[in-house]
Amino acid sequence: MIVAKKSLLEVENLTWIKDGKKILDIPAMQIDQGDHIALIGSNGSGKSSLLKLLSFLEKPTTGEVLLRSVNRKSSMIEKRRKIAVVFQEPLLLNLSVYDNIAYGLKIRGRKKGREAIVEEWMERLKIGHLKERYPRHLSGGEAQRVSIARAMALEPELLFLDEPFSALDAPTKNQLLEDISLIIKKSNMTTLFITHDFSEIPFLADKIFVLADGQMVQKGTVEEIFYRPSCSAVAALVGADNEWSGRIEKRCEREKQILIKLDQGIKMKVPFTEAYQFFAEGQTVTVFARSDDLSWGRGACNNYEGFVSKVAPYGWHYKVTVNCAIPVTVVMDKHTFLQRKPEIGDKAEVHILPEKIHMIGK
Ligand SMILES: Nc1ncnc2c1ncn2[C@@H]1O[C@H](COP(=O)(O)OP(=O)(O)OP(=O)(O)O)[C@@H](O)[C@H]1O
Repeated sequence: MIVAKKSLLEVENLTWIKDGKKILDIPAMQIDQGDHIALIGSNGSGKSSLLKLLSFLEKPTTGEVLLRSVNRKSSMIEKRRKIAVVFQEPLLLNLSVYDNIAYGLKIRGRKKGREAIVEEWMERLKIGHLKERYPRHLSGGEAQRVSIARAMALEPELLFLDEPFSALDAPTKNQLLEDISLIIKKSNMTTLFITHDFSEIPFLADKIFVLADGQMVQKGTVEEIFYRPSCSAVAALVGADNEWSGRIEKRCEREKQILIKLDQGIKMKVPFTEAYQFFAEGQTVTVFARSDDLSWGRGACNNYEGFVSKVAPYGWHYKVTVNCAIPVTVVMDKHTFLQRKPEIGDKAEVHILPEKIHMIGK
């Protein structure tokens, strides 16, 4: 039985205009009880602005943000009390760790059990030993733990986190991610967090919202966003960096295969899945493939020969572009790279597994 989730927050026809520029334009959006959402988008796409509007720190120019637990006419302050926000830089008061965590509860008039709540959250965030310390004597990671404990102690209906880990070193960040992930899963807290580091997403989210130029361009599971992007903006953001255009030459239901002819005359085979049942022969399409899903050498089909036109480091790996009438970019792990040592001008062959190709209608 599918149980409908309870909606906590809804957006209706929201726009936010600043200095004559439309920063946000979101006709509809919904956050349900128990959702764990990652909000992603390129720099300046409007993520932090949206967070300010969703947490009632800013008012929309038109439209509304509706919190289901309060009256539509309630004051901004009343609405804000249902929400807690953690920012990139921990905003701590010049008080002890204990008092920083207790402060929000005091402001919200929570007297009963306050001490126990503060102790509980210090323990959960593993900062009990820092109880008497002042913020100036905390490391960045410790300060962010205090800031998260303070937000969580409020037991908000919604917890928003705006790039909370971006200033932390890798081991500190990973430990904090593991700890918060466990807390969130146990508590069934509803969360939305902004990140540019996609490796954080599996810890904290099972759903992704993508913003581009102030518009919500795609919402979906991690699998959908990363492997079935809805447009070029999402594809480029999530690493589906091979993009070609073409048209469907043949649709063969019996062989469960679609044959695409790219604009440059190159052919490509794609499995005929349910997602493509309404695609017709002759239809123009955009085809995407992640460079980390392509392979060097020859495969069973979709083999392309050409000359290496670009070699660039890519984290611990390398990105190699082979010009095969279409540019094809492949991520090579260091081991393969050192074995093959591709150089500009070298002859090369790459292949794409048909099931790794994603296409959208134009
Ligand atoms: N108060 C404001 N007045 C005018 N323009 C603003 C204001 N706040 C944000 N903007 C503009 O809105 C756009 C979106 O900014 P925002 O900070 O929301 O993007 P972002 O997606 O969070 O970016 P980043 O990933 O770089 O943090 C930017 O062009 C920014 O200059």
